[in-house]
Amino acid sequence: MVEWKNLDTLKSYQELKDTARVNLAEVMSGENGAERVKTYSVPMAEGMAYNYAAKAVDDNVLAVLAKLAKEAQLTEKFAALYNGEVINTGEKRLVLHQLTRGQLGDAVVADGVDKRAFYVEQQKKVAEFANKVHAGEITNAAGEKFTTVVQIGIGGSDLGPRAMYLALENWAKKHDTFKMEAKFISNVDPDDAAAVLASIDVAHSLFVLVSKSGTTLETLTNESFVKDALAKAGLDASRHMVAVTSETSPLAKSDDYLTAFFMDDYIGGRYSSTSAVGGAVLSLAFGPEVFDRFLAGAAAEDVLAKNENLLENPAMLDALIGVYERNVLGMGCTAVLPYSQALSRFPAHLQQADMESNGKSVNRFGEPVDYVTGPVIFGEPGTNGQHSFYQLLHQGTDIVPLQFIGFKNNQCGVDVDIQGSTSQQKLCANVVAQMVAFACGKEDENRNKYFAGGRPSSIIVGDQLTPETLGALLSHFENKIMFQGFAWNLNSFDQEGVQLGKVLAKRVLAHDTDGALKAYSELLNI
Ligand SMILES: O=P(O)(O)OC[C@H]1O[C@H](O)[C@H](O)[C@@H](O)[C@@H]1O
Repeated sequence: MVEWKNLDTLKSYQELKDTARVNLAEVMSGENGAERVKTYSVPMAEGMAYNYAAKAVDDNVLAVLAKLAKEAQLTEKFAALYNGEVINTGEKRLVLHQLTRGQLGDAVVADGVDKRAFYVEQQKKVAEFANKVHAGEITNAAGEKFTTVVQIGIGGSDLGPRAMYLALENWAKKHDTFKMEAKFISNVDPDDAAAVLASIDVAHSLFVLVSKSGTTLETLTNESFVKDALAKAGLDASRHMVAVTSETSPLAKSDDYLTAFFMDDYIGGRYSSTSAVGGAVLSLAFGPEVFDRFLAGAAAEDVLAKNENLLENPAMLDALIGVYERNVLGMGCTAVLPYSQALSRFPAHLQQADMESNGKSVNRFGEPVDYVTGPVIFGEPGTNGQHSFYQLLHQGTDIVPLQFIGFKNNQCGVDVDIQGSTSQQKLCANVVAQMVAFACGKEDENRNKYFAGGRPSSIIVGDQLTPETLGALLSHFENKIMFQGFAWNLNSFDQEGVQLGKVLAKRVLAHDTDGALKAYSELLNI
């Protein structure tokens, strides 16, 4: 039996607070620093590694973190989750996204069905559909092939799939598996849908309407927007649309769609990239085999998260170093900095995944907690970020832990040698330089040019961003967030904090307002 306890009731947490602080600038200089870079590294799946040499930890801190992992029963809690316990207490739901890519434990039977079998069946349905579209067996009314896929969805029904699509677009083109261009409509701002519609040939476009609940205002509004455009073009919308939703949603079993693919309430929107939510658009864009490879990478990384040895479990280690930085060192943000243009939307995806999961002030029993929880997440690909907000990261008054991601090779295989180095080498040189600059800083008599150092970072390194490494990367962060939620004793799988705004927006639209709501409505001419 697992016991759900607040972080501040754990003995090891008190011990962690009393552990001597590490002087990062000092430990990262000279040969000691070189040794740390070689040894403070955990293998991840698909040949990647999580390197934490430039984190403000030493063997002492790590030993106490290992005690914390045990005392907080992180491994047991993960097992409870994948064996089908009701982990999402707020909504009384199981949490089964790992099951979309593998079976980590017991068979999970819910609502009378084996859930792994259900997710695999939906993946097969998606694969068959995508293959038929690519083969020209499913076409528009004129019998012509679809060339473009447009996903309509928001939040978890947009960010993950969009980030994954962008991550693999160039890889697929290089490997001749690029089947259809994908576009995404998410914002209820009419300019979003209008711009996408203006950029495509609607007659040859297939729209994937994605909404788990089937009730999201933005998504249903954009569906109508698109249907209107199809009607104006003289096209039958039902021949151009498929739905991805839960079986209990109003969109299931509607004649408005060519077909529907299902996920269910046990997969949170922000954890749905490996379900049909990501499966439909990614299989249509790149082929089902590429989606399978992405799932295989995620499955392999999930297996590593089961390891109870903290120093062999990259997601758990990353999570607990994050808890140490947040709760003991008092750092309130984390920057996600991929040195990979293909990961340009990955930080945006992690923003939802992390902040919607762990941005909570009450524990899983609804009681206020007396410690800080989820950090603010932001990020941009390097090197662009260097020319933007790194000033504050290097010399600002807040210390922001940094999560770098880097690959030895680029995806397109095109590069030039200019002034003795390739662009890829320049990219990698920059991430190396940044990590050492942040950790070690630089002395200078001129305070304006002085760098204090002591700014912690970690890096996930891989050979190349491929479907497998992308899947492993996604799983790493999902599991990191899960372990942090366990440590903070939160329910990471509901999102009540998004409700109030939705309710008030409905009142504004119904002109049921007073006070500030009314005044702001007038200000914006509603
Ligand atoms: O997929 P849907 O039901 O349309 O939900 C889309 C999104 O909207 C909600 O407000 C939540 O904040 C997100 O977690 C969710 O991913």
